[in-house]
Amino acid sequence: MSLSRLNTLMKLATQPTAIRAIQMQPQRNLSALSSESAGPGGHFKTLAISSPKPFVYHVELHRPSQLNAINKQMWMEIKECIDGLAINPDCRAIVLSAAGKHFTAGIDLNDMMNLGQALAETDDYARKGIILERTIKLYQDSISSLEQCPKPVITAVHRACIGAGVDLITASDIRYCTEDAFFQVKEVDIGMAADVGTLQRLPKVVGSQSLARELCYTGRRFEAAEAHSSGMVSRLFPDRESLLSGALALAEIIASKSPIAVRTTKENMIYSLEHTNQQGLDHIRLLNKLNLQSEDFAQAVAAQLTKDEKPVFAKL
Ligand SMILES: CCC/C=C/C=C/C(=O)SCCNC(=O)CCNC(=O)[C@H](O)C(C)(C)COP(=O)(O)OP(=O)(O)OC[C@H]1O[C@@H](n2cnc3c(N)ncnc32)[C@H](O)[C@@H]1OP(=O)(O)O
Repeated sequence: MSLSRLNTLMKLATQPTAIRAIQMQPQRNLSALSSESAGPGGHFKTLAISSPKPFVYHVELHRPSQLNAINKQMWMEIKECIDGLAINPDCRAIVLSAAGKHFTAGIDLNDMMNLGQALAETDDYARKGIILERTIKLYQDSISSLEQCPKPVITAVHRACIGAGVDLITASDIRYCTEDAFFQVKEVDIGMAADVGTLQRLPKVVGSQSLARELCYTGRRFEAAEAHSSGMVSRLFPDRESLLSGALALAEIIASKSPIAVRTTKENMIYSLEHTNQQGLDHIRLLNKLNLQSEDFAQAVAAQLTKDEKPVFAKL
C-alpha cells in the first residue's frame, strides 16, 4: 500500500474531515461535502456522505445528471470511502443509496470510450492487455470492498439498477428497493461478460443457477416484484422516502448491537458461503474463542438477563 493511500485511510478513520465533519447531520449535499472536506482523502466528487443516525453512515451515489453512471472516479471513490468506513470506529452500518432519477445506469459508457482511446495508443497486444487487466482489477476491488467491509452494507435501490449496479448491490449484505425498481445484467448487451462480481455473486443471491444464468445470458429487465420473490431484495417500499427511512431504520438496529458480534457474524457468513459447514463451524469456533471473552458479550448477556436498558458498547 502506498504512503498516500495509507494517509487517506487514516484520515477517513481518525480525522474530522469529509465524513466526520458532517457527522450527525441528517442530510448533506455534494457541494457541502466538497467545501467541508477539502484536503486529501476527504474530497469525494461522485459520492455524498452523511451520518444521519448514531454509528450509521449514509453513502449516496451522486452523479444525478449522469444517472449515476459509474465513471473511473466513482469506481475509485467507492473503494476509498468503504475502506475508510471499514476502519472508522464511528461507523457500524452503512446505507448505500443514490441521488436523482435512477440508482445507476451502470458503467459510464463515455468512460468506456476513453478506455478505448487509451488502448488505441499502443499497437502492442501485451500492453493493451495490461491496461485492461489493471482496469478490471481496479473495478473488481471497488465492488469487492462492500463484501470485504466488516460493517454491514445495506443497498437501497430506486428505479434503474443496471450492469455495474447489479455487481455493486450483489456485493452488499442486504438489498431493499422501491416497487418501481428494475434490474438488468446488461453486460451481454454491450458485448462483454460481466467481470466485476455479478457472475460470482448473483447465483448465490437469488439461490438459483437457472434464473441467474437466464438473466446473465439475456440481459432481460427484471422488475422489483421478481427481485423480491427471488430473494434478490428482501423488502419492497412504495417510494424512495420510505425506502431510505426503512434502510436507515434497519442500519440503526444493526448499529445498536455489539460491533464485535456484528462484524464476526458478517465475516463468518461470508466465509461460510465458500466453505463446507464443518469449515464454517471451525472458523466461528476460532473467532469466538476470542470474542466470547469480550466486554460486549458480558454486557449483552447481563442486559438480557436483567431486562436492563440497552447496553452501550465501546467503539471498535
Ligand atoms: C471493466 C468493466 C467492468 C464493468 C462493466 C460494467 C458494465 C455495465 O454496466 S453494462 C451496462 C451499461 N449501461 C447501459 O447500457 C445503460 C443504458 N441506459 C439505459 O438503459 C437507460 O438510459 C436507463 C434505463 C438507465 C435510463 O433510461 P431513461 O429513459 O431514464 O434515460 P435515457 O433517456 O435513456 O438516458 C438519459 C441520458 O443518459 C445517457 N446514459 C444512459 N446510460 C448511460 C451510461 N451508462 N453511460 C453514459 N450515459 C448514459 C443516455 O445516453 C442519455 O443521454 P442523452 O441522450 O445525451 O440525454
